[in-house]
Amino acid sequence: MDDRVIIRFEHVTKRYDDDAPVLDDVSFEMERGKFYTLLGPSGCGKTTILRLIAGFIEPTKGDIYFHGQRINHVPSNKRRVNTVFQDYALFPHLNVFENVAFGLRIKKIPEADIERKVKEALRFVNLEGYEQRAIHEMSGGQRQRVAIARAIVNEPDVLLLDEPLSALDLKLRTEMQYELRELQRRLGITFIFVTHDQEEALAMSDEIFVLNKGKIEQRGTPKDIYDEPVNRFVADFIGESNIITGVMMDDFVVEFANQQFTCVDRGFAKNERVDIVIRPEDLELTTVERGKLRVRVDSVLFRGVHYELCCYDAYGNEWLVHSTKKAEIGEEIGLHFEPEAIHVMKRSGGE
Ligand SMILES: Nc1ncnc2c1ncn2[C@@H]1O[C@H](COP(=O)(O)OP(=O)(O)OP(=O)(O)O)[C@@H](O)[C@H]1O
Repeated sequence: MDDRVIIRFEHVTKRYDDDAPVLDDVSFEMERGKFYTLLGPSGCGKTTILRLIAGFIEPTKGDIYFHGQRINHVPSNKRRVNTVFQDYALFPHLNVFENVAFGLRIKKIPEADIERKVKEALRFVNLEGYEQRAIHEMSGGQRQRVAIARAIVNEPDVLLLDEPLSALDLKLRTEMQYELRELQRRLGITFIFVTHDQEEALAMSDEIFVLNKGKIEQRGTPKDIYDEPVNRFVADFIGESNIITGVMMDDFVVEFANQQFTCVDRGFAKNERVDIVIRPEDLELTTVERGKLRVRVDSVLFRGVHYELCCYDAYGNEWLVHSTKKAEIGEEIGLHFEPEAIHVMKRSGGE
């Protein structure tokens, strides 16, 4: 058994009622000391995975292992796991110190150790000197840090974070993304972070699990998932993409928009229908003569670093283009792209 593995799910299914399973035969391993993100639309089962790991619920079928030990029935207070909740769940009547000390007092840890551990946890989240503050005197970002300090004071092996940044405004959210990532590196423990924000997932994670309807569609590094999505769902969920249908003519030749293009993909059946992804930033705006595709500009938005052009080809396919060059609405332009920009995927759902 690989001793880097800290959590293992084996064929885990979770049903809340008699309805369809919320998690459907899910198996995976997670390693110690890594930052994982569970990403997916609302209701796909992200929080359910966290609650299973925390021990708030038990699987309907399958097994969960922690450091190689089966923990299906181990109560949550016996697991070396702590959770930071979306609403922080701080005690408003206790000051910062007492909020962080709460769990230690319940465990009847000696007072001198409590003092030391709380101070250390607060130092980790840059809140030294805030011990006596009331919770209502703390900003959103500071409350977030108190919640994290309260979780790490127990020295867990795994920290679960359920959409912890969703209540913060954009600027603070970005700051906290850096802070959390840095904190994870310094602590060296496993973080499992839940979000439905793909940019957040790409920015923070060692590995992302993309979930859909109780299944893992794909797991991989942010770069893998962005560059090599396995299907339309993942491509659509991660970043903005142009996704259209095509036909694989041969190894390295794909047809879409009524033309054949050289690509770098192979291993598909001849005449297999496929989905194609081309990222908007991989499309280069040029003249009709020099372009590989001819399109008409339908709308143009200025996005600060680039223009976002929405264009259509003669077959009704929509092409989103990010370009530093501008074009006029109604103008006919050419789009150029390299063979590497075309990413060919199996069609999902047996269509
Ligand atoms: N206690 C419960 N009883 C019955 N159904 C539940 C319960 N908790 C969650 N569900 C259902 O299970 C499904 C998955 O829920 P879960 O909270 O895991 O999703 P999620 O991916 O975290 O979603 P969100 O991003 O909205 O938090 C949802 O359809 C939800 O309604």
